[in-house]
Amino acid sequence: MSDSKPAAKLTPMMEQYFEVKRGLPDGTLLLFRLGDFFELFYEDAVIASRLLGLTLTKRQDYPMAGLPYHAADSYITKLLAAGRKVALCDQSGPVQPGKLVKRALTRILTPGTTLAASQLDANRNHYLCALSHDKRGLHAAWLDLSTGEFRIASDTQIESLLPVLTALSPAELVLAEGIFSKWEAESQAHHDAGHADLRSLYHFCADHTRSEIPNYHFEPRAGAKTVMDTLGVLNLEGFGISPEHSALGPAGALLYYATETLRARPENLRTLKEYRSSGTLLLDPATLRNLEIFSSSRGTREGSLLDAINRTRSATGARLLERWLSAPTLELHEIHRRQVLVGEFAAQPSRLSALQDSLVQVRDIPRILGRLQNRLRNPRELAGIRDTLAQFPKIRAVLADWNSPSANSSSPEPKRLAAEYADRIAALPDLLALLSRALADELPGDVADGGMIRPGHDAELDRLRSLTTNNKTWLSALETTEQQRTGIKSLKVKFSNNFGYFIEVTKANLHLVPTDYIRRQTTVGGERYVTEKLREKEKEIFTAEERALAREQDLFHALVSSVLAEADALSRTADALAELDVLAGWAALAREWDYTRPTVDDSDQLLIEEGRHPVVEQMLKSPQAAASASASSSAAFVPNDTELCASGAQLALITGPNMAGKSTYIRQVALIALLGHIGCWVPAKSCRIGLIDRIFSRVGASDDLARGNSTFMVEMNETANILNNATRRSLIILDEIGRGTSTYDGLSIAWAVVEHLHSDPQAGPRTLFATHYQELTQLEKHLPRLRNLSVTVKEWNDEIVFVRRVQPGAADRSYGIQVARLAGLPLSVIDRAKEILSRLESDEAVVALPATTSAAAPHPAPSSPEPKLPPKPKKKLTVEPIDDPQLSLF
Ligand SMILES: Nc1ncnc2c1ncn2[C@@H]1O[C@H](COP(=O)(O)OP(=O)(O)OP(=O)(O)O)[C@@H](O)[C@H]1O
Repeated sequence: MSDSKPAAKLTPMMEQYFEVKRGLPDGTLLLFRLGDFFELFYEDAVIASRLLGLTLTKRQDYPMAGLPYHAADSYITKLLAAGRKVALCDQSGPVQPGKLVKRALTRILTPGTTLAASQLDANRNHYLCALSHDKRGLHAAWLDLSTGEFRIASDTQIESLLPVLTALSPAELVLAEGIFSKWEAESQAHHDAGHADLRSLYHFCADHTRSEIPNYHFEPRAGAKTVMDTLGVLNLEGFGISPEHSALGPAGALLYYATETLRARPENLRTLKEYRSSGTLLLDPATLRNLEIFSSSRGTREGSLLDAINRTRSATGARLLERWLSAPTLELHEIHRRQVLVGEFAAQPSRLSALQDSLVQVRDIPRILGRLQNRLRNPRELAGIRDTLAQFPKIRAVLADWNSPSANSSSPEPKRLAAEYADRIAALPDLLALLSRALADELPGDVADGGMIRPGHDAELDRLRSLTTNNKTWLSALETTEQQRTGIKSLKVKFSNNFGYFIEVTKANLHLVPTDYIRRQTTVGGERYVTEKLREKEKEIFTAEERALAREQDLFHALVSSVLAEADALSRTADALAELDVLAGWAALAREWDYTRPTVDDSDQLLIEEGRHPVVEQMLKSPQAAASASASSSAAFVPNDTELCASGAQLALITGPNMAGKSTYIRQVALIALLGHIGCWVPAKSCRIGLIDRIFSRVGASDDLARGNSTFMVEMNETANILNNATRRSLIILDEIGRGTSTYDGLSIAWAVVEHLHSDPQAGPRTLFATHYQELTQLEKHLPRLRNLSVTVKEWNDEIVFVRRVQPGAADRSYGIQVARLAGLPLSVIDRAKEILSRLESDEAVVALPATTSAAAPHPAPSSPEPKLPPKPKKKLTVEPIDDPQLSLF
């Protein structure tokens, strides 16, 4: 069934429907307002009934499905979550009997442009992102319409821009028509390393909801003009952006798309900022995933780094934390500023908790403003502004207080950064007074319902309301008066939506009805009447109600204007509060988990004394972990030291038994380094971090079968990316490189990777390399910047006890069989494995098959009943330096 207009003659209403439908982008579901319902027709009805479980009905001969107007929000949320676009066509004129109601398209909701609170995760940013790619590189613009944050970026290297875009996790991408298929075709046609960037770009797009618009909307000059018009500026110099910036193309496309969907220009955009990859620590997509930065490997927030360091009390704070974590800064000044604030907050715990208690009361100002500015006006949100404003004086006071002596010190305190924040919190007492005076205690969810203005705020409104009240009093008195006048005891004055007010008389009393009663309707039990006076009063009531509602709506819009007049001050305050929230949260975290302030500088060091894994440490202390901990296992996290230096101890090779803690250790180093760059304190006794440009990781086995990549292929892709892009300023963590293939191939690859990372004679990326290939430990003697580390275990009666201590030197063996026993492998298998191992370790070249196995074997190999052992690499591998700078394997 297509949505094209059917041949049969249409009703005027359906003509109206098709007129709107024709103007919509393909695939948009049209919700068409009919009275108390939004209706969907034709194909839309079929799709919506399937996605929402709505009943599919028929109107004439076409399908139709409806959803109640008042519950539309939750249905729309589901449609957006299913990646659908939804157009709302509402009634725009009065409903008059017998006449076609005027209707207009009010907005198109798409996953990236929705503004309603119910359709947004309060704690997450919600980006719409446009991309283009040409010979100058990748160009991107992203916009959170709900808060007004708007950025552009351009980079010659796709790989430098893609990390931040992945971290932003846009809700929707806007692309030029046909470009996605082009990228798809190119990335499928070329499997070589030269096209790796384009393949990543294609995969990134494939993972997100996409919308395509004509290519000409991406034209940079037109884009610059659209941006200037939308921001209301004559040039972009004030934002430090060249009018030739290539990302102005996608920026213009974004604004075009946003305007189309909102059916109006976005009104809450004030600035445009440029993002520069060179100013941030880049975390490529694999690293974000491997280090479980934003979500755990199970896909949940719980278990992620973000969750472990989030102590924010407001949604704006939570979103800022996410932004800081997606683009950790390389500006030392900014890092130090945040660290100092964390220290100041942590030093005064009672003031800290007073500050945090006030922050809980702070509502989501940027999103409320975004909705008010973009015509989504809910009375309850003005109350949100009012309640937030009420917190401002308290917050200012507690911040200003930071300069006065704290409880445990009598000496005058130096000027604190925290106190300077007091001036960034707007006062706005007049606005607070106005909202407190004007808004009713109980507020409706919809302006159309009325009842949002408090009595006493406006004399005219009070007068109109009293008219209604007086007339209603007259009405209730009417029943008694008429009962007395007519002698009909059962006479009632009633109201119905269809007839308005009327007098009801039962059949038995009809003979008592006076002559001035005008009969309106006969019912089963009697008759309904009106009188001239009743009609008059009814009219007065309706007019007064209508006028009161209109007056109230005018007053409400005036309140909105008063709030919007202060939008800049409110936004600036909201920014300051979000920062305070993140930093105060980190101070609380630092106190709770004993974090320390790291020294972040531009050295090439990474020194950590007694470092801990921020997530595992908290998990081990969680009530669930305590409940499941066996008597022998200790719940405390064992801290470990790290010493890396690009020009000194550059490469740490970590060996040790399975389960010993190698992966945990190398991840903890990367996470501590990352925390250092966002300005957070770190879980360690002391720490020094020389700025890092990128963190790379290759850990764990994950496959990508859906995209036709095997586990080994993913591993090698990630390794290739590291080797091609790491610099002397990078940090690399590698976990068991080469594990996904045969022992020799794997060992050879791991070996060559180590050599490559160490190939620069002066310095190389700081690297932690965890491996089970004991052979690699010999490299320490020949590669001057390589250090062997091992994670210790204690052996006791053929059992092992994990000590979790990382110490210098190589591990002697891997205890795999003991760990397998801990994992519950049958004892017979364990015993047999030990037997095979002892053969492998001896000089025997044959392993005897047990009698049962060979006897039971259906087709024993006649010529060779006992398998030959493979040649043992272990004893034959030695490393010998030769003149060649590379090393050889003999
Ligand atoms: N420092 C530590 N303190 C306390 N517990 C730890 C520590 N390090 C690791 N663990 C615990 O030990 C478990 C195993 O650690 P991890 O996965 O790092 O071992 P591994 O050496 O990488 O093992 P494999 O070689 O088998 O991959 C972790 O799940 C963690 O709970």
